[in-house]
Amino acid sequence: MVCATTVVNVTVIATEALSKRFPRVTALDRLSLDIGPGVTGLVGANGAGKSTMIKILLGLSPATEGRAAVLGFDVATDGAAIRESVGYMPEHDCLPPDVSATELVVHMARMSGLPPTAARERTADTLRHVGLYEERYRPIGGYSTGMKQRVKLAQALVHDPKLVLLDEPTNGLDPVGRDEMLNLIRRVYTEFGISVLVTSHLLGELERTCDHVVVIDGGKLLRSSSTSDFTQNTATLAVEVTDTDTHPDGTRALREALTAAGLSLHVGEEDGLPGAGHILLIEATGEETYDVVRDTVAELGLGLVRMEQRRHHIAEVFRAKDAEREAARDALTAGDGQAVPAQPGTAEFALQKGGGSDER
Ligand SMILES: Nc1ncnc2c1ncn2[C@@H]1O[C@H](COP(=O)(O)OP(=O)(O)OP(=O)(O)O)[C@@H](O)[C@H]1O
Repeated sequence: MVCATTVVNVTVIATEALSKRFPRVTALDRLSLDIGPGVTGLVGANGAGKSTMIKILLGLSPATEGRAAVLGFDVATDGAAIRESVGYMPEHDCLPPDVSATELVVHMARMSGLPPTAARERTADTLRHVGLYEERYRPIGGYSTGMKQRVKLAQALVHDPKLVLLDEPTNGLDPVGRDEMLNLIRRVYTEFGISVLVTSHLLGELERTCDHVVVIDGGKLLRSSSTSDFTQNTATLAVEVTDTDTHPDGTRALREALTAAGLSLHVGEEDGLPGAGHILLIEATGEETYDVVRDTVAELGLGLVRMEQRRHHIAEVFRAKDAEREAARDALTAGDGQAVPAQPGTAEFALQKGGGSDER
């Protein structure tokens, strides 16, 4: 395999007003996207349309309207060519329990057209890459969820595709397993130059793994941009201090002193950072804000645990959308005073159900 980390400005996936309508639901609604090489996250609540999108991109399910191309191939006419150059890791558990990882992955390599010797060699390499080399001759039925996810990843990679589509690869994994899988996914691109489209309903994990993030909600595009654009710096300083004998509530003492010094601030309960509630969020008006904070902390004799420029989180895209919905609902219910509950499949519903709780 070739190491290729240089980003070349070519389109890997392009969609134009792509729609998929089922009798009772519109799964994708006029989605237009342009995705280049690298690791791209497709994030959305359950039912947002992620799996539907993947099936269309593989040429397995026809779009109702619009167009899509993968690696320059039209999904409507070149499905076979797409599947030769693309690997696919399905979301559901689809592994036969009675065969070993080696047997399954060799079989998939042969199905992809590799001759027997190359299929065996590539299988050994790929299973080593995903960390399953020692267990490769054991029946899959005895594997843990994490090992099964790795087998699914290995069979998607074995024919050395140019792109892999990974549908919820961290499903069912504990936090350690999730971190390992996300590192593996990152290495698929950085070490082997294989672009990745990875779906998830967990915002935080995509923020850490992807170069580019596409957010969809109810089949509609909310936003598509580089991860750094999502998480750009804000004009807010996050400050955390220790308590002391003189100031048993150091955060409160600092808040009072900074307010008296004329700074604008609030406690960061909503921030989601470790220790939130002990973090002061301060409007930074310039370099002098840092000096005022540093001097005030020193005068009070508190220990400075952190002082950092706060970054946006991808979840804020959802919150902004939910605020819009809230406003629309308020307008609708102004007459009868009845609140309308969040609807399944919306960002608001996902976050209420803990869809954003894994954000770090
Ligand atoms: N074959 C189908 N027939 C009817 N409706 C479907 C079909 N496949 C998907 N849907 C509906 O389309 C919407 C999008 O489903 P999809 O599976 O693409 O969502 P998703 O974002 O992948 O969510 P999940 O992570 O829960 O799978 C859902 O409302 C789903 O019920």
